[in-house]
Amino acid sequence: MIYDNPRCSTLDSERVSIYTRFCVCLCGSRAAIARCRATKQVCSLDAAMASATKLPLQERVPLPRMAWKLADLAVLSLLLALLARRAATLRAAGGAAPACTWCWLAALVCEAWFAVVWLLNMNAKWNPVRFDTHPERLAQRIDELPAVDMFVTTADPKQEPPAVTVDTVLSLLALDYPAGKLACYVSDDGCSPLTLFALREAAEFVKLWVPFCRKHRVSVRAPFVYFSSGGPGRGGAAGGEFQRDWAAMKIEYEKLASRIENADEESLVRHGDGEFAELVGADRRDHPTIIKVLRDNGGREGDDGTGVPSLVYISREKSPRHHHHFKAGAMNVLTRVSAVLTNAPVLLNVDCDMFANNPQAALHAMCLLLGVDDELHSGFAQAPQKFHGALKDDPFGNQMEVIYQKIGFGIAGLQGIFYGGTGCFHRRKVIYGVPPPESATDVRQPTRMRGSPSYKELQKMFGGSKELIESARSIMSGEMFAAAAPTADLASRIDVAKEVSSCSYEAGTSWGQEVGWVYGSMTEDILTGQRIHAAGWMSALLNPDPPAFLGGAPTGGPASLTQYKRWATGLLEIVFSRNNPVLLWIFKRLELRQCLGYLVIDVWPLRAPFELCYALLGPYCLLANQSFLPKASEPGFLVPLALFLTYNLYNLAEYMDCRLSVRAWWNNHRMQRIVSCSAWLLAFLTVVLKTLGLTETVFDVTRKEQGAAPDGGDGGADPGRFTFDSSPAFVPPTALTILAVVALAAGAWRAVAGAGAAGVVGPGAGEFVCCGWLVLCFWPFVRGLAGEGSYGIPWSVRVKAGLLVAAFVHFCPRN
Ligand SMILES: O=c1ccn([C@@H]2O[C@H](COP(=O)(O)OP(=O)(O)O[C@H]3O[C@H](CO)[C@@H](O)[C@H](O)[C@H]3O)[C@@H](O)[C@H]2O)c(=O)[nH]1
Ligand SMILES: [Mn+2]
Repeated sequence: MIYDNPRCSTLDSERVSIYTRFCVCLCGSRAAIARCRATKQVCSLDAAMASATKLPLQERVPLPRMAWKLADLAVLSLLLALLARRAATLRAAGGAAPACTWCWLAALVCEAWFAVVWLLNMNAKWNPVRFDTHPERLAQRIDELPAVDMFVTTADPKQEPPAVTVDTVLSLLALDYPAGKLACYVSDDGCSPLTLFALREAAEFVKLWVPFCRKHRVSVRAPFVYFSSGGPGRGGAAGGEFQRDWAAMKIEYEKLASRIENADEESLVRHGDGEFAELVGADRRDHPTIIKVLRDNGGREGDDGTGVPSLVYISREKSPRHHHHFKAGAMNVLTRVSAVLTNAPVLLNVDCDMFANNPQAALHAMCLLLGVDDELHSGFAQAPQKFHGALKDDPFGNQMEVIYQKIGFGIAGLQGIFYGGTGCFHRRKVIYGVPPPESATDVRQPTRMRGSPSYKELQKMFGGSKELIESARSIMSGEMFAAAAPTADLASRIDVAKEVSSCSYEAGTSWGQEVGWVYGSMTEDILTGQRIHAAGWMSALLNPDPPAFLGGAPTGGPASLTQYKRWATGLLEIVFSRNNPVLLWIFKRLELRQCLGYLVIDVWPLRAPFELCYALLGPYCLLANQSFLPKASEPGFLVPLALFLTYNLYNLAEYMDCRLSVRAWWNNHRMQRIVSCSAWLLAFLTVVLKTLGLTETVFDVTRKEQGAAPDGGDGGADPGRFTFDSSPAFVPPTALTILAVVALAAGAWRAVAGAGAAGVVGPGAGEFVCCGWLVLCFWPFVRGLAGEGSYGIPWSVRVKAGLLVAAFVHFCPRN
């Protein structure tokens, strides 16, 4: 990468020293540098250093999209034409409509809603930008780089195997960044001795792994991924030494993996010299805080850049008398514990299955956080969620590639990309609720946040711990570059760390409101990001090549729908709360277009009732011998026809533009229809019930698989095929499938038998196409009705769906 220009051969002594420090820190040993110098391949870094002070660390590049804007407008005009015609027809018909008036009215309402959704999307995509980052230009500022506290959350050793978490942790510990400035904190809501054991083993293994990665400049530093992606041909300096090191490392890794795999709780109690005793048999919903310092770096870089960052394990206190706020609660404990231990000004957080895929991820992020004249622009730097070993053609529609490339880059051009819960670098002071500099006098900011708060105010915000208040004070007044002084001995602060992680610590403070991750939604990431943007901060999109982080996407029907349901539930909780984006726009500093951008996803669950209603119109008309669309013979028919074609072509073109297949487009299109009437619909009902005080919402953790080829989550042989279980989410789509088939049959019979008043009132081509399209979209359910095992729809679901269809058919008027 940086040693790529053979034209350059001389270095003056000062440059050599900077350059050497940089390489030692980032790339490997002094021997490696000697090699670089011997081969004279040093120029682009050299040149970059010479003018490093002048060159920007990042560039914000607007992306042209003229043709797309025209296409956006074309679809919009067709939508408006459809609405206008419909309104005109309804008016002309007056009270005595020949057609089914309420069908037309319902269609009008739904289509108006679709137009609103289209407008929201247009706004989000209108002005996309890309951020280019230049980490090599940080070379002169290595000593100034801020420390980074890295957070990993895990919650359940069964759904999230410790081996997966360990892989993620190792990839973070081996990042190209000064080791003394990194500390990794793992939160274990599962309070699992197996997770602790795995991390303890990893803390030993990392002593070999980090020097190996630095020495050979390994490209992917999650060992499982690295060793399962081929032989030693990849990612290292050439030569026999590398081959030998690689083979030795692989054996060490396999030993580690088998120790983790074979560990069981009983043997841990027997052999764990008491260390695991606190965890074994502990009730994960009721236990005191457990904190273990697994490695203490002590701020040392180590000789030749081989230092290894600190690693701390935390299982926060739990008690049935307190609400734990799921991941947001865990993040807040991590924030406080790290504050009293290392207090880094930058926080990185990843889910336990999201390994660092680009060893320079942190350096790229620093370009975004530091490379701005005005820190207002870099409240946080978020990498898009991308997936490792993802199934071909995205059969479950959850890889979000197009959403990120179109909406993600688009929003990045407004106030900035949304916080996505993982792969994000935050400034600690932003998390603490500090507003951006120029708004310090803004009346819309809470008084406590303006100027420098007093001790009493800090106590009210951050809680009673003196150490925490002191650390928060230094962060809130500090400059980014001023790295916090490392604590000499982490183990000596354990008592303070335990104090700030107790269940009752947050009572009466601002944690979960104005400070830290915000409570009140299952989708805490969007909610927390909204609060940061509403304070006036902007955010940056971290999109280096190769991608900064990779994680796992759930596979199989049940896991995918569960995840969608949780997101949708959380989003609707946001819409119904005082933190909804419209209120944040009116009363805080959320920009209007950013507010509309947030609405694109916040309204996901609200789309369910409209889409369900529209989907029912086709079958209803076929059964009741009615129509809700113009006849094929009428000129008005051209409008919905053109809209149908243009809209689908537009979407297909987006997939092509992102270099995805036609199949991927179709899979996503139909998954959206399925998700809408299952996960989103259920989320809608759940939140309505919650609002009425009838239920509680819970965070169902997504199952993670280790390895590149997930097995479908249900042990099936065909990982891309839709699987089912008896969850209520499957009832509405099953019912819709059966209904569409029944309606098509009834409509065809009537057409053939010539029953009903031909032509004038009854259904035409439009209604048939709608029903046929529905069957195509729900094809996985048609197969599910014929399938067996996990590929078949369980009988309980079929019976419920059948009853719903019977009721619908029964209440359809017969004409
Ligand atoms: O009580 C809990 C529940 C979850 N988690 C952790 O939260 C993370 C995300 O959970 P996961 O089941 O993987 O959810 P996903 O749907 O894959 O995650 C997306 O959606 C979540 C919001 O719903 C965000 O928090 C995540 O960052 C985002 O990646 C995982 O590391 C969990 O271990 C906890 O720490 N405590
Ligand atoms: Mn996840």
